[in-house]
Amino acid sequence: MAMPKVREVRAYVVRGGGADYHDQAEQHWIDDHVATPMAYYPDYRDSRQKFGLNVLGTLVVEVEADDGTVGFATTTAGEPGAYIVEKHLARFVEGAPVTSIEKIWDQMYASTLYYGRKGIAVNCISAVDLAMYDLLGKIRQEPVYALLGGPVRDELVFYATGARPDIAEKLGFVGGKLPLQHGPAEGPEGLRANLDKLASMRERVSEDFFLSWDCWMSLDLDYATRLAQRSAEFGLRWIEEALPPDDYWGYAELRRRVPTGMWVTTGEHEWTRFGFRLLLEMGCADMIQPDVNWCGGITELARISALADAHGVPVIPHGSSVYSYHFVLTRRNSPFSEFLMMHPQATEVVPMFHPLLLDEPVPVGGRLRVPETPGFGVRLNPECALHRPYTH
Ligand SMILES: C[C@H](O)[C@H](O)[C@@H](O)[C@@H](O)C(=O)O
Ligand SMILES: [Mg+2]
Repeated sequence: MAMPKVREVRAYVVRGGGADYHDQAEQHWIDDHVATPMAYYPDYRDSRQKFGLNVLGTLVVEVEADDGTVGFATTTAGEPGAYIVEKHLARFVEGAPVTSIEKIWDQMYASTLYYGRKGIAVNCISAVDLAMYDLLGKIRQEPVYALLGGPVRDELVFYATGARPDIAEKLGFVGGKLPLQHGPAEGPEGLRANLDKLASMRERVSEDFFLSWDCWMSLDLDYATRLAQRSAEFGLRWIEEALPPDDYWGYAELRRRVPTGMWVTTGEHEWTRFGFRLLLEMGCADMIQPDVNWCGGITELARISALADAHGVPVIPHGSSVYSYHFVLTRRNSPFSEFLMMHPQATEVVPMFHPLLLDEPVPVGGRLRVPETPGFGVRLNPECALHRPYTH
């Protein structure tokens, strides 16, 4: 039986949460004085939205087959992303068999090399790739994890990222990752405040519950070294994204400097197997954190994961809800997952891409059995008004 072909690709934008999960209303922990590379400038210290962290917004890509089945996925790319999908990428998808995922990926990547390779272009490639997997799963009536070789474990185990690791432990998570709030520009007082926060959380959680820092690219090598060394007394499990993503040399040196047993991790702002090859071969990370909605989709994450496995480096994808759950379920070198606490005070478990997706599963007791629903098993919320800014 000939497989259906893709009839149409459509790109929509939507504001307020969703894949661009930093696009939140006021009074959210995720935008409460988090340290960033822009914190060098005092005007941009108290809010990441002030410097534009949510400027792109959410992109939703739909791929409709000629039998009427519709697959979709989402990423952070907004209107510029909609333009790239409609005006450039759609030509490689429309008319192709729904099974032609590798060839579509290769043409999308090769055709955008002159302006892509990383960033928003590969975010768009990721959304198309994920939408194709959602479509193929729906046509074959299989969950995406079944298309990837099937489960290696019964359920996923999660750590929580958010301002309240003490509450995350009570909710059953195995560890907590704190957003670092003060960078080098805030001097010794900022470093003291960081360490006081860690000490206070250490007091409130049990010894077996790990704590990590998420530094979101905000530090320099000297500060990261001192923060790691001073955090060791509180059993810090890993220091994440301490440096700007292009400072491969700094990451390799930081790994040589941190106390033995503490992980240096990075990767959520890295793209494709080539970027991760550099991270791995330069010895930048003890664990890598690609975001499947950004790094190149499932097709590329599978390549990145195999490369990391050969280096003995675990792959814990950056929080990306169902899009990474279906992958992590099938890979032995992805022993646990991230769950981003998107409740404004990080005190309750709410769906990560709220309100965009219906049927989005969430960890219960820090664990999740991925539903067997076809594709990624989620639906677009009809109450989220989608706008299609471009056509082709
Ligand atoms: C909490 C961090 O500052 C980011 O907002 C977070 O999205 C990302 O870095 C993560 O690892 O979850
Ligand atoms: Mg991070």
